[in-house]
Amino acid sequence: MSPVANWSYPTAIRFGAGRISEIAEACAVAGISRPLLVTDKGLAGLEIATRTLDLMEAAGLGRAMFSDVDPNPTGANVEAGVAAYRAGGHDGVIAFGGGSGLDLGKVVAFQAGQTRPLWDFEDIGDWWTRADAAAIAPVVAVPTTAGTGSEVGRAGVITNEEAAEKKIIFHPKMLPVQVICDPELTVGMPPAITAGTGMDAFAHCLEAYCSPHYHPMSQGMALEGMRLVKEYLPRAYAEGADLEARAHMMSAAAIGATAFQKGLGAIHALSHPIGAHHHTHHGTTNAVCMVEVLKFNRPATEEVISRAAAYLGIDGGYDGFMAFVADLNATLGIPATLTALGVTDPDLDRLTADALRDPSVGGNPVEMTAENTRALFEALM
Ligand SMILES: NC(=O)c1ccc[n+]([C@@H]2O[C@H](COP(=O)([O-])OP(=O)(O)OC[C@H]3O[C@@H](n4cnc5c(N)ncnc54)[C@H](O)[C@@H]3O)[C@@H](O)[C@H]2O)c1
Ligand SMILES: [Fe+2]
Repeated sequence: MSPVANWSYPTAIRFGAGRISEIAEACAVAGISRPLLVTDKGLAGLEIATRTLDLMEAAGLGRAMFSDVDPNPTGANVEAGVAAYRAGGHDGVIAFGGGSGLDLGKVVAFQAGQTRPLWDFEDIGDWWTRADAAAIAPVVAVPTTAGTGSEVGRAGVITNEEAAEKKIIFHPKMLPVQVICDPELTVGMPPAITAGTGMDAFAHCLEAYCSPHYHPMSQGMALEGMRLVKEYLPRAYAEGADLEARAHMMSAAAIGATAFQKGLGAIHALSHPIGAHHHTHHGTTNAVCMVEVLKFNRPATEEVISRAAAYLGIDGGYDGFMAFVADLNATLGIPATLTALGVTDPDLDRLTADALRDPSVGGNPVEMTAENTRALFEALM
């Protein structure tokens, strides 16, 4: 039988150092004249955010900002952002930040025009069809980390505080209209965040690459994304001002999120509940889970991973690939276990149940069951 699939990309991306100067042009193309810049608390005080506000003001776009965003943004953050958006009479969002600022900005622009509760749009089934697509406000996305690739994605990850679960809010029209990928904005990222976000990009490429769905374009992109991370993440980590490395990591991030249309897998399924319950950094948690998941998936991925190893110039096939990931984590100062990451006294039954409900489960090449998923968590502690 011939393959069947749904494919959709790309996004318009202005890529290159210094291109944040085109923010007003990007807003004009997106049809935004009264933007609300959405970012997180940490970034709000940094020069890269104030410089962007200055550029907006100089172009007559005002300097409205909403920055009450926690890392791992919550439903309450969305509500507050929507209230600020409506009160300010805005006509679009500049989503500015790492995954947290980008996701919140995208979801605020989405939810500002909806009447249904946010959680109705979780990426399960097709609840999104009930959204008023015409009411989704336009978004200009400006990543300041190089990892999530949320700037080219159609989802936002929002923590439901009541359920203590990370929910993926999805709509095909949640895609930013314009993206500015300016690697200069990532130069000030501290090494630990550089490492964690970079490994998130790697996890997206790896999981997309291993997912069994049919998507040969994604396959090619994921391989090149992994190669870029291998070559440039250690450089960006060691020397934050290395603009060439920063630029290639930005590409790897956008590649990863484009590729994972094909699917994610166990790394993300395990990482989401750990992040929701233990407030660990998403990409760093993925990195910790990676080698155990590679072992777990080996029966179904021996051939594809061996091919990836060859493409990346790694000797030793599957074993070589696993050793490469372990060495890369060590180089980047990423802990080897969840315990070392700070996950203490975990409720493994709860984590297992939550992992099995995560939409990423469906993309894993080996079927995840209550038994083998709990065993994975145990091996990771
Ligand atoms: N939408 C998606 O497809 C997708 C994919 C993966 C992850 N995510 C979500 O993204 C979030 C994580 O995003 P992240 O890993 O980019 O981290 P983040 O956005 O939470 O940022 C981490 C920290 O880095 C700081 N920071 C960001 N850019 C900086 C810069 N240039 N200089 C100095 N400090 C900077 C932030 O202020 C914050 O304190 C999680 O909520 C995760 O679930 C979303
Ligand atoms: Fe991720």
